[in-house]
Amino acid sequence: MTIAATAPVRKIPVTVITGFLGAGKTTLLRNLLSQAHGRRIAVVVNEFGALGIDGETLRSCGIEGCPDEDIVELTNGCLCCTVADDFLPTMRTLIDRPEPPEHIVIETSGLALPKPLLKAFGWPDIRTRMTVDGVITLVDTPAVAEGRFADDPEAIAAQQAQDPSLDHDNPLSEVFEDQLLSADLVVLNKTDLLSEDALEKVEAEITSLLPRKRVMLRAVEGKLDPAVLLGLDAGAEDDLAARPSHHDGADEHEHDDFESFALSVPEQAGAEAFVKRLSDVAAKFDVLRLKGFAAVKGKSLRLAVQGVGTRMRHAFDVPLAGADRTGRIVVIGKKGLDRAGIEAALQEG
Ligand SMILES: Nc1nc2c(ncn2[C@@H]2O[C@H](COP(=O)(O)OP(=O)(O)OP(=O)(O)O)[C@@H](O)[C@H]2O)c(=O)[nH]1
Repeated sequence: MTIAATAPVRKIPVTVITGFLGAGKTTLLRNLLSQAHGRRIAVVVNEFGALGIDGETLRSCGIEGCPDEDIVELTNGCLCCTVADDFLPTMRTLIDRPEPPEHIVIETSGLALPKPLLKAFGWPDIRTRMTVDGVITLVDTPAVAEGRFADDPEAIAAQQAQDPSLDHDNPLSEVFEDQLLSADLVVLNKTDLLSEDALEKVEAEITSLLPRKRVMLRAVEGKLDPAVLLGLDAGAEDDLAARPSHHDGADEHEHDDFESFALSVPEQAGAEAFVKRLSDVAAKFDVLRLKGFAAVKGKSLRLAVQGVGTRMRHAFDVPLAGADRTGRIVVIGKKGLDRAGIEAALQEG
């Protein structure tokens, strides 16, 4: 009797793109998809805040060979907290398709901790069919240079006197570091905004935070060759011990250091004035991230706006859907945002 040899099933490689709010994950993904050249890449996008701006940005990119059904949005909380409820069923649906994707790319929310997500790839029915090809951590290089993720040693000492289990005073630094600690590849993005000197300082700072030597690349608008980003072959699900997390040992974690809400904004008289007002709001209310769109008088295209800290970008992108000229803006910040104050500041047309 002969026993037929069964060919090993090829595991679908999965790339995880992580990085703090506004580091440039969606921008990198758009670039990657535009260079897919017929390769079937499915994208899973997760956002903090329920408006789904990132999925929309990717869908409206008009990239040929990138059908809408290949972009799956998970807006129901942070991936790392909803792994069993949302994430695993989504992944199973993707790989059970008659023509499964050749590669899956997951864009995590800017506040997600990668480790719980990586652990999910150890689930029995998932680990036989998928492997984590690599974790790419995007760094908002100017934000690091500005010290946005830095701890204040005095504040930590004061906090630890109250609660010795604390090791950070800045919730941003904890998320930022966890994302770095999981990386196979670190991309220093937005290098157009920094001098060579400043860049070298950030590189040294990131190197000192990494638990082991990692490839670090510089990028503008996340523009990197897909051959560099895909095919890292890291098998990260088998390598979790080398990816420490501030939450190792804890059964649960929460994102209650941060909050998000969406606001309606009336039609605007002019684009520049609106964007200036958004930037002023970000400065005054210490907003981490603003994104959405507004209608502007006399324009049939909507004004898409993106803010990271006080740095804003805007563009008229796609026609407004229907006759409704109300805009929507997502606001993300540390817990305790003055929602009423922000809402009032954005009610002018
Ligand atoms: N100057 C500059 N801006 C960039 C670069 N890459 C991205 N941006 C801008 O940074 C802003 C945020 O970029 P996104 O790609 O939306 O960032 P993200 O990480 O997906 O954001 P979240 O999903 O909200 O965490 C946008 O306005 C981008 O146009 C870059 O290399 N240089």
